[in-house]
Amino acid sequence: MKLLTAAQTREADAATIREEGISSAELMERAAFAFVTWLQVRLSPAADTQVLVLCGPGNNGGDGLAAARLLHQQGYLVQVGLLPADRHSADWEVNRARLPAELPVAEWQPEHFPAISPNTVVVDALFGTGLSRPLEGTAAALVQHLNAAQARVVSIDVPSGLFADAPQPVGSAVVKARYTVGFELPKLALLLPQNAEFVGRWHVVPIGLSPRYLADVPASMYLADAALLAGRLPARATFAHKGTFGHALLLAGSRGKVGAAVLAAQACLRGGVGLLTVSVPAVGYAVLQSTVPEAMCLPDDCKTHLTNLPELRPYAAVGMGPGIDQADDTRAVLEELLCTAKAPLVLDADALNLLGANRSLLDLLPPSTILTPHPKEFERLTEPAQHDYHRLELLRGFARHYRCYVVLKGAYSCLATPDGQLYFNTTGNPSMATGGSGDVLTGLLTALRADKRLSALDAVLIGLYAHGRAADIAVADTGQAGLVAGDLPRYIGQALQELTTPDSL
Ligand SMILES: NC(=O)C1=CN([C@@H]2O[C@H](COP(=O)(O)OP(=O)(O)OC[C@H]3O[C@@H](n4cnc5c(N)ncnc54)[C@H](OP(=O)(O)O)[C@@H]3O)[C@@H](O)[C@H]2O)[C@H](O)CC1
Ligand SMILES: [K+]
Repeated sequence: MKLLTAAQTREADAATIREEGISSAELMERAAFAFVTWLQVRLSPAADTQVLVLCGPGNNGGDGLAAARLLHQQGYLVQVGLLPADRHSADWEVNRARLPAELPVAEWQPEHFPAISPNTVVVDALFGTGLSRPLEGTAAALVQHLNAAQARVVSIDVPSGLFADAPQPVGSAVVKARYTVGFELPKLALLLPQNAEFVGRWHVVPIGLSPRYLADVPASMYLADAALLAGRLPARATFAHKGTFGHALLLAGSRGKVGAAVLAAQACLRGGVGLLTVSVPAVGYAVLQSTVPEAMCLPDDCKTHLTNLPELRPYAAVGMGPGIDQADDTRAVLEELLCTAKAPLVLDADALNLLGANRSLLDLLPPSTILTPHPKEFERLTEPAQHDYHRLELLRGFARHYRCYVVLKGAYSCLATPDGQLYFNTTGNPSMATGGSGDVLTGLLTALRADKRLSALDAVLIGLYAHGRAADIAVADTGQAGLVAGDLPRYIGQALQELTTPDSL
């Protein structure tokens, strides 16, 4: 699914209206109906629920007015509060005129905003994608009044005061919603950590925007959801053998962090690799052989950390980083790997920290290498980001410059590709914020890179999706607090199966 800018969303509206020969008010009615349908499923029975709809002067306010009418028709106790304004959009006027006379409507003056009971459900329809500057004056005061009320707020399209696809100055007035319900496609703002306190949980409801426009519009940002990835993992052929799926090498572990090697190895095997060899410091040999018997193990000469790069010829992909620490001889192993590897590489954790501490190594990165930093690791590779949008630009620039695939890990992990596209992963949950889940990702990505049937892009997207999906499936058994990284590998196969090409004509 593409992510559109606010300007492209307006074009999508216009294309839909043109192609279907409908009026803009009809499209607004569709949007309001979709919103109300979503809301009704979550509201208590009509008689018990007070709904306050706060409407701004544009089409977001128009959506609110239409939603107020529809909720009133369903029997909810609805009131409308209008933000004073000099002018209103045409469809706002249409929907203002359609409000039934018995539905209470008041213009909310800044001198005495009415109290908002915490029991009220507030529909925030003050501003949407047409926000052109940060809120101030009466609008900002109303947002602050609303946020102080601690009512349950559902924002239409975007929390009012939040730009849909650009940063707003720190401290701007923005509605803090419990839910945000957008139309057709999510806006970038909903995916960024800095906006989490405003967006709450978000949902997107379909309103039938022009399929032709959505297919043709150029985009550089995508949601990597099941629809985008379904069927992209080829099914296994009847006569496939272990050579078909590649032989992977993992360079992992150091004294006290052999577990990282174990987790990466388990995930690599569950990711479907044909053969796996793990190079660990001598201290990890017995541990690895006994916990992951399916893997071959190459013990390093050194007891505590990696000091030797194995002969690379047998391997279809190499992963390095989990638990390796940052000793100087390990840095030398990394440097030799970068200089000599012909197979695709996956670099994580201390391999990234070594790159950050020795930036000249970055110029040795083979094209299409996969790097999986979390924001702190990424900062060590680049510079501190001023905000999330800046971080995304740094990410895009880094991936372009080094011709690499870079995954910024977190909620909605973002992959930047060498040609400057951004893909936001849609799976996963907060249970993954636990030590070792990154090691699992490294192992899984190394397995998928060893599979020659997959492009680099598909390998990363499938790996990210399956990693998060494994956690989504696992929490049903473990609960969020109870999940440990070691639980994830055993759900990877199930997650991958969901993306496998169906066996049909
Ligand atoms: N496909 C869809 O997503 C659909 C979306 N719909 C809804 O339409 C809005 C976008 O509507 P639009 O009228 O473009 O914009 P807004 O309602 O957000 O606001 C525009 C008005 O607000 C004024 N404005 C802007 N910023 C400020 C500010 N900081 N302070 C005060 N006033 C402000 C603006 O005035 P200008 O001076 O900037 O001209 C406008 O008067 C979208 O979000 C959806 O909710 C459709 O209903 C259908 C499909
Ligand atoms: K809004």
